[in-house]
Amino acid sequence: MTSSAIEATGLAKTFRRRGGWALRDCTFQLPAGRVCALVGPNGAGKSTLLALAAGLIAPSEGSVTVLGGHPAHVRPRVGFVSQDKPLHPQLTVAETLRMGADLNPDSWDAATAERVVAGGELDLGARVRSLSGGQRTRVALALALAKRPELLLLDEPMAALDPLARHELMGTLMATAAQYGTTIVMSSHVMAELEDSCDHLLLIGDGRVRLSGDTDDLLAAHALITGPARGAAAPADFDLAPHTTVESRVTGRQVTALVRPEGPLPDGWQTRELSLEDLVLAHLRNPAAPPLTLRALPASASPQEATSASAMSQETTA
Ligand SMILES: Nc1ncnc2c1ncn2[C@@H]1O[C@H](COP(=O)(O)OP(=O)(O)OP(=O)(O)O)[C@@H](O)[C@H]1O
Repeated sequence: MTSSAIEATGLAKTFRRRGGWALRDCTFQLPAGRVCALVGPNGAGKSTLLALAAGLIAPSEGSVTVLGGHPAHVRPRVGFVSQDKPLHPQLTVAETLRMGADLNPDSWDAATAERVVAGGELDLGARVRSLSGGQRTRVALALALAKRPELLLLDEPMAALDPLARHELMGTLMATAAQYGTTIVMSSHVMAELEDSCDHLLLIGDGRVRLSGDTDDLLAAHALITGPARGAAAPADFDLAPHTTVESRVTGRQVTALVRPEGPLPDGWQTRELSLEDLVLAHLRNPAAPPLTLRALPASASPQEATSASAMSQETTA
């Protein structure tokens, strides 16, 4: 297995001849074996990025390498579930699974496909066109998982599923990642869905990478602090330099700020626990906050490599 699942350099995509970038100047690296949350506002470029990684569209500028190769050449090793879940409507569920087996004769895991479908109590004889949105999602996930891909690209996979189905299929995804070392990239707008399962984050805003890195490293690079407002009228009155302020908000007599500390924090400020959701929301509310890319190491790196690289790998771009 290659050490990088996805490597993008200056990746950009426009669907129009002039301007209108869906994605621009995206440089990031996703090590193999991670479960990556892909988040960002509507229209940020998440689906475009997944389609580029799946080799369905070509970059307008820059490059993306998937599993060490060109996205179109590594498709047999990649599973992709797009937002619209394109399945053949006239086929039955059983015929759809048989087609998956025929297309992936070397890797097809029939037991997984049957288990995922059975979890939804789907009638194997039902035509795809008669299925609900959530049931179609289940069939699409069964196809993608049974292919035993090295990389799974999932575009809002849980959106149409009921809470029990979400819970069950998220468990199946995580078990697959743990058992086979599958890299998963999953876009979602539901942070609670991602918080417990993802160990890597890619936050995109306006087509650009805003945050990228392992979640533990990104959380460690930030601090949520509170201090007295001291009569200041606006958060802008607070100069927290040399720390980088992502966001500061006044509530009553208190200021709460999310900062990237550059040394000891100011006297009188208290640190509060920071969740992944806090981190993402603060960056979504403040699109002007400087981006941060923390280069993560492949899972196979030695502890010594990990220590020296984490000390050297922080790249902040204004
Ligand atoms: N086929 C297309 N033709 C023209 N513009 C497109 C096309 N696909 C996407 N875009 C544009 O590219 C931008 C990014 O869209 P994209 O679907 O990648 O965003 P997203 O982050 O997945 O959004 P959402 O969270 O709403 O699904 C948007 O401005 C969108 O209008």
